[in-house]
Amino acid sequence: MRIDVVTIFPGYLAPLREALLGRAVGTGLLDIAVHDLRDWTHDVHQAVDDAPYGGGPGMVMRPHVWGEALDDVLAADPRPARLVVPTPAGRPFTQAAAHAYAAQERLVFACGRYEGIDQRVVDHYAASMPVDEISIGDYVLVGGEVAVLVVVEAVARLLPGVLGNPRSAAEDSFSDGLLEGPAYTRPEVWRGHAVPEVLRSGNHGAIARWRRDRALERTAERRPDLIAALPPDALDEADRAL
Ligand SMILES: Nc1cc(-c2ccc3ccn(Cc4ccc(CN5CCCCC5)cc4)c3c2)n[nH]1
Repeated sequence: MRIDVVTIFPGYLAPLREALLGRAVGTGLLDIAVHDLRDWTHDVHQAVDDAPYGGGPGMVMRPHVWGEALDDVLAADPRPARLVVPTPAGRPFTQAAAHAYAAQERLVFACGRYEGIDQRVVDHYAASMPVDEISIGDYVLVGGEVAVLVVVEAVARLLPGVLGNPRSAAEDSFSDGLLEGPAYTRPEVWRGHAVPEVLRSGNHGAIARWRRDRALERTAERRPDLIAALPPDALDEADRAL
């Protein structure tokens, strides 16, 4: 998969070169290119923003610099791409979206700053390619870069060969619609807190049941919306008895 990121703060994307993702880039599983939007400005001030039409707070990123940058970035590789534009007003990014993105040959991320990017940029490219405006949560960041780090990590870990343990992604939270329950490792007792007995019993049926129960309890407590969204046949009798 090829990933391009266009931003006025390329340094913000440095973590993509670290650890898990750094290895994926090094082994050729992932090809990441970060571009400085200001490379496509022509004025001495390298201006990328201007006051919003209709008034309102802050500044908006001008369309012409974005158009020149995205035209060049898109033309640099023949693979079909999906343009992803983080914004507080975007569609929520979910694990399902991460799986969909992991199937893409190429993702191009446009990182806005200020109060966002002139809407005509999204509208222009949406006429010739898939464009997603996405939110990573109901809080307001200062720009799109952190959202790109989140999305790239969530997508890259789903790519075969990127994670050391492929089972981990398959058994993710949300993979069965529930939050995962508590996890434990050695020592057996830590500061007076013992590991739940069942996990050391070797009784795999009882362990599976216990884990399911803890996941259901935690999900009901922290994310009742996920319980409500479960398909009717998702909960068996033992679940309902909980
Ligand atoms: N999930 C999530 C993604 C982002 C995100 C992503 C990309 C950018 C680019 C710029 N910002 C900052 C920002 C600040 C405030 C607003 C709202 N403002 C209200 C008044 C009228 C104009 C718009 C919009 C953008 C971004 C923020 N935050 N949270």
